[in-house]
Formats: sequence, structure tokens, C-alpha cells
Amino acid sequence: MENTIVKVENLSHRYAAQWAVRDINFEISGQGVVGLLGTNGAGKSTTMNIICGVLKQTKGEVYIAGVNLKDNPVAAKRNIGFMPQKLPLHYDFTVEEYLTYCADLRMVEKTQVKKSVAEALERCGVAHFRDRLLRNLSGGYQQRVGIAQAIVHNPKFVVLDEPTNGLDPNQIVEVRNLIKHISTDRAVLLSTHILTEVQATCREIKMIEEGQMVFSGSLEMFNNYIEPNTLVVTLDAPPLTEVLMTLEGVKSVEQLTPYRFRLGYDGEKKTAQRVAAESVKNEWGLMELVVEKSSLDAVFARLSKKNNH
Ligand SMILES: Nc1ncnc2c1ncn2[C@@H]1O[C@H](COP(=O)(O)OP(=O)(O)OP(=O)(O)O)[C@@H](O)[C@H]1O
Repeated sequence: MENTIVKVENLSHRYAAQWAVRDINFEISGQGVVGLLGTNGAGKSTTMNIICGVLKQTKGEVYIAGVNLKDNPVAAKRNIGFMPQKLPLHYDFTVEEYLTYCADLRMVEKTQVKKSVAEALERCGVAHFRDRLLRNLSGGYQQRVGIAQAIVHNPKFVVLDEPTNGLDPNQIVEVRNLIKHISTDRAVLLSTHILTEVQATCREIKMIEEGQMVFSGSLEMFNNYIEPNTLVVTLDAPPLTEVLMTLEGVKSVEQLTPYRFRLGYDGEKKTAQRVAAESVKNEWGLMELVVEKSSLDAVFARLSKKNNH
């Protein structure tokens, strides 16, 4: 892959007797947000901790910008920024002191520290709070500082583990916008078990279930993965539900209101067309016909199930 920033090869990890991650392979290149999706305990944090050099894998290799993380951790980590699930904040520091400390830890050149901190403060929208103690920031702003520490050394690749966990709806929107903003000039790997998060921010999805990669592709591919299987119709002069049941391809009928029905169907385009044609022919007064796409939750359940067999 061109401009590969992360390459994960046959990655496996075992805690005591249990394998948490089995034989994972992927590459990430360019800019934008890649979602690492999985239910709780799927293996996301384990994978991220290994990629960021916090945990040593049992098997396999991780390359960051071509540098093997196991063989050359210091050089590899120069290109990684990491925000773990539990924020690594020192609450008695001011925002600026903390970011300066992080820049030192990240080996930013002494002459560049001030500039790097100023850029991270600005980029993450916390410059006006530079003198405030971390303990006195709201959850949303603490999260912003968490992101700022991950980009203070201007890495090509940033890993964010469940970055909107515990935030209120407004803070979630703001943090998601910030993530999109910082991903315009770097690749971001974002782990979440929230499907709407992926839809709101990611260009690509990797899904892990029970330690194995069960899907890797664009958000569009993920959304299209399963055929639609319900139709919602609104009829001004509806027939009895028993009549709707007799339409070819219709498998179930749920009456939502006196005029609205959800039809379970076989997913065939022809069936939707037939429902429309029958409505016109029988003068049922067709007002609305919507093909409902299966939710990402359904895709999630189906992909997990499919790969367990
Ligand atoms: N330190 C540990 N010791 C033993 N088992 C662990 C340890 N950390 C994680 N596990 C187990 O490994 C598996 C994967 O865990 P991991 O934390 O990577 O999942 P996750 O997808 O990040 O889940 P979550 O969203 O809940 O953080 C789980 O079964 C978990 O119980």
C-alpha cells in the first residue's frame, strides 16, 4: 500500500491462557479516521495498546512508518500519538504545563517545545484554558487536552481509544469534530463500540470480534453489507393486513398506525416494485414507500455470527 503508516502482521496476544487477539493483519495509510469497531471485550484495547507499544505482543509484527516497533521502539513511537481509554492526565498541572511535559516526554526538540505546545493548544481549542488546572476542566475539555497530548509531537498516526466515552451529547459532537479536524493531515485509528460514532467520523472500518478481524473496508461497504429487508408503506385506503400478506415476496406485516405498515420482505427489488404496482392497481392510495436499510447494529450482529461459523 502506498504511504503505509501502520502495518500489522499476524498479530496475536495471549493473557495467561486466553487469546485476546488472534492473527490480525491490516494496513493504514494516508489521512482520515479509521474506526476499530467491536463489542466490549472484542480485543480493541489490546490491539491498540500493542500498536502503541504499551503492551508487547505474544506473536506478530507491527511497523510504524516502516520501523519495526519491537526492534526499534523509540524511533517507531516518534510517529505515534496515543490517547488511552483512561486519560493520562496529571490533574495538578495547568494545561500548558502538562502539554510541555508531554512534549518533553515525546522528545520534541527543546527549541521547538513552545511552538509545538502552542500549536496543539490552538488546534484542540484549549488555548484560552492554558493556565487552568486540569482538575478544573470539564470532561469534554479534559478529553480535548487528552487529544492535544496525543498530537503535541505532530505524529503521522494517532490512536484514540473510546474518545467520547462518558461525555454528554454536546461534548460528543465537539470531540468528534475535533477528531475530524486533527485527521485532515494524519491517520487516526479510533476504537469504539458505538456504531453511530463510526458513521459520524470514519472513512473506513475494521471490525474485531472475539479477537479476530471480521470486516475491513469502507463505511459504504459496511453499510451495504446486508440487503434491506423491510419496507414501510403508507396507504390512504389500506386493505386488510391479510391482503398485504398475500403479496408475493412479503413475509410479514406489522401495522404501525391505521395507515402505515412495515412489511418484512425478501430483499428483492421486484417485491418493492410489486407493492407499489399493487397499491396503484387496487387504489390503496399509496402515499409513501420506503426501503429500510438494516441498521449497523444488524450488520454488526450478522458479521459476528457469520465469522463464528
Ligand atoms: N490484563 C488482562 N489480563 C487478562 N485478560 C485481559 C486483560 N486485558 C484484557 N483481557 C481480556 O482480553 C479480551 C480483550 O480485551 P480488550 O480490553 O482488548 O477488549 P476491548 O475490545 O477493548 O473491550 P472494551 O471495549 O471493554 O475495552 C477480553 O476477554 C478481556 O477480558
